[in-house]
Amino acid sequence: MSTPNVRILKQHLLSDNWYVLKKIDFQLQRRDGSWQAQTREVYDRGNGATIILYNRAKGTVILTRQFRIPAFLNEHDGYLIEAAAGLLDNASPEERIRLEAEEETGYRVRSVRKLFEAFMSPGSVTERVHFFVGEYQPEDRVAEGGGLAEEGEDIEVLELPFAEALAMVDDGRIMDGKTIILLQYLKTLMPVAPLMILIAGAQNAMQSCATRLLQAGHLPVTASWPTQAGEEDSTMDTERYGQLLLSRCDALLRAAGSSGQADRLVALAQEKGMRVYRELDEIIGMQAARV
Ligand SMILES: Nc1nc2c(ncn2[C@@H]2O[C@H](COP(=O)(O)OP(=O)(O)O[C@H]3O[C@H](CO)[C@@H](O)[C@H](O)[C@@H]3O)[C@@H](O)[C@H]2O)c(=O)[nH]1
Ligand SMILES: [Mg+2]
Repeated sequence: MSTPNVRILKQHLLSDNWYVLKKIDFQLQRRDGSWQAQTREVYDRGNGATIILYNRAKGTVILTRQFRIPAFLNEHDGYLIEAAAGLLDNASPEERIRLEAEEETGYRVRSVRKLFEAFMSPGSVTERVHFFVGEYQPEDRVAEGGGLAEEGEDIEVLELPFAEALAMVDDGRIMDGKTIILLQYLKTLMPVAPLMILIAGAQNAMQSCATRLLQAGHLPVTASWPTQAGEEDSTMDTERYGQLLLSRCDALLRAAGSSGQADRLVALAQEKGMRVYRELDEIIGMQAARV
């Protein structure tokens, strides 16, 4: 590619041990017309491709976790959560990303869609990354994934609720640029629609369900009237409290454990034609493996 306001003077090969590191002496014409000499180191590892696999019905995404020594050297434990990715090695981006997705995650996706190309570190790295999305189905998993052990890859495959992956970007558990871009893009394909879910059942079962629902992006409401230990309900009848909550919620989750109130709420919800869940896995975003 030639641009009239750049003159490449000399390219020094600094390393071609694995990929290629060069020092480039060049002149650049400034906007005022004057020419300025510059020297820059440039790392050429070829181009790459990345893909995020998602399932709209389950509200989940597939990501990987693997050790990255550069991150480790820069104040991170090194285990980065990333969308599947790989270098093209002279293959076409689509061909390469299908193979890479299967190698790393075990999913053989039927259709992939190219989004765009981006330079991820344009001041020093030549790489263009081709971004893809692909919808997966549980039955597309044809292998364990994990990468190529002989190349030193030891990749853990994660299936996460989309809402949780977004929360992980916010709190720093996901710090990889291409992955953040893809997750943001997915918001346009998979809008997070939180459900307000009333949980009724035994106290400890309600608590664990509430935590899991929150992590998946839903808003849990527990049916028990908040009282202090040993204190009697005085301001409102527990039964009435549960009924009022139910009338404001989108669905009811019958958590485990015997509870007369929970059974009565189930009957009431059914009478109203409301959705009653008996398992967390029936709820969108909940069928994912945990991190
Ligand atoms: N021996 C040796 N092996 C290397 C070296 N650098 C990379 N490799 C090996 O080369 C393989 C590259 O794996 P890919 O799956 O193709 O690439 P990646 O490392 O997962 O992803 C790359 O591309 C992504 C997308 O562009 C990038 O996001 C990511 O940072 C990375 O550069 C891995 O097995 C890796 O261990 C090296 O210096 N020495
Ligand atoms: Mg890879």
